Amino acid sequence: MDFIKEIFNGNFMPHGHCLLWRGDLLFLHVGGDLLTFTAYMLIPIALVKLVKSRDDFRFNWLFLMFAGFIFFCGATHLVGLINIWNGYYYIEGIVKFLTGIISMVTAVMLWHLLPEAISFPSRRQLQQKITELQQAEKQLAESNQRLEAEVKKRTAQLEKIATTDELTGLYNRREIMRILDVEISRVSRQQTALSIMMLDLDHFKAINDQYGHQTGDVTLQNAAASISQGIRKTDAIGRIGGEEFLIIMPDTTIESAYDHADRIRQTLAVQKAADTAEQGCTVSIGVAQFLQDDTLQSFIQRADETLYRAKAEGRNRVCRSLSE
Ligand SMILES: Nc1nc2c(ncn2[C@@H]2O[C@H](COP(=O)(O)OP(=O)(O)OP(=O)(O)O)[C@@H](O)[C@H]2O)c(=O)[nH]1
Repeated sequence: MDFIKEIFNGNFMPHGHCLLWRGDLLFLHVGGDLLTFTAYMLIPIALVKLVKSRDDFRFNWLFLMFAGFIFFCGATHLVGLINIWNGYYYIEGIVKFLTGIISMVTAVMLWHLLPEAISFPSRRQLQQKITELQQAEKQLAESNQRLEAEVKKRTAQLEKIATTDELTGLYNRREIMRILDVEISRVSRQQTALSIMMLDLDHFKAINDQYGHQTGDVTLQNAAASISQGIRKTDAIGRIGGEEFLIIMPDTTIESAYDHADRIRQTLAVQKAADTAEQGCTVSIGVAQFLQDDTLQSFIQRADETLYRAKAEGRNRVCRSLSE
């Protein structure tokens, strides 16, 4: 108890006596201590607020130690202020001692931490890293774009290869049949006319036999080009067999399909007559219009039968299906 009493014994000679109670000295000491105390109380509050709002900071504990250290420094100034009038030198000593301990611990921790803190990348280094990463990201985006364009180009090439007949550049059998299937669905819904031509070169085997396979290929290509030039943009043409072609004519009745077919036949016949290299060929054509009960197979079959009738009737002619 005596010890506690002694601690709170304020009867030592107050500091005011050392200052001879002079107003100017009192003003400097009291004013300086008051200002320092106020500042030393505000700094820990700011540090605690900072630590609370930024839990991503590393070394938060160090900020808290600084806060404690500055708080105790403030406390020594407060006691020093009181001791101008009352000599609480035990309390001042205890507060100074505690300040010394926490200052020492903070200093030791700070030195311990120094190598790790120094090894942190500087703001400039971080900025440089960010710039490098941004450049790498840009390059990646550019090469991605190039890759996408290449994939699109290749996909288009593959699609073309998958749907095109290599020799003539027309649609291949699978693609022209797919188109016909689509047109049949459309015509069934819209109740419009749809006609097809089945077209076969006459005595084509003889050209192969007489002039060779290569000449036969050229004949096929020439015929394909002539037929393609004779059709409308909305029509579709494909090679469905060796020297056999299918032309799809949407919104076309059998009458106009027949006229159309005959114009193609005449063009090829005229070309053959004028041909000196023996690469021309006449053509037989079967024309059919889609009927309500038709399926893709029955439609094709009717056109095919009509074509064979044209062949049987002497070739170089157009026949129309008898079902319409
Ligand atoms: N050069 C060439 N010939 C082909 C090609 N595809 C099929 N052929 C040939 O075309 C010929 C077709 O002969 P056929 O079916 O007897 O027909 P065709 O001689 O035209 O007689 P018709 O149709 O009755 O007038 C065969 O000799 C096949 O080898 C090809 O891509 N190139």
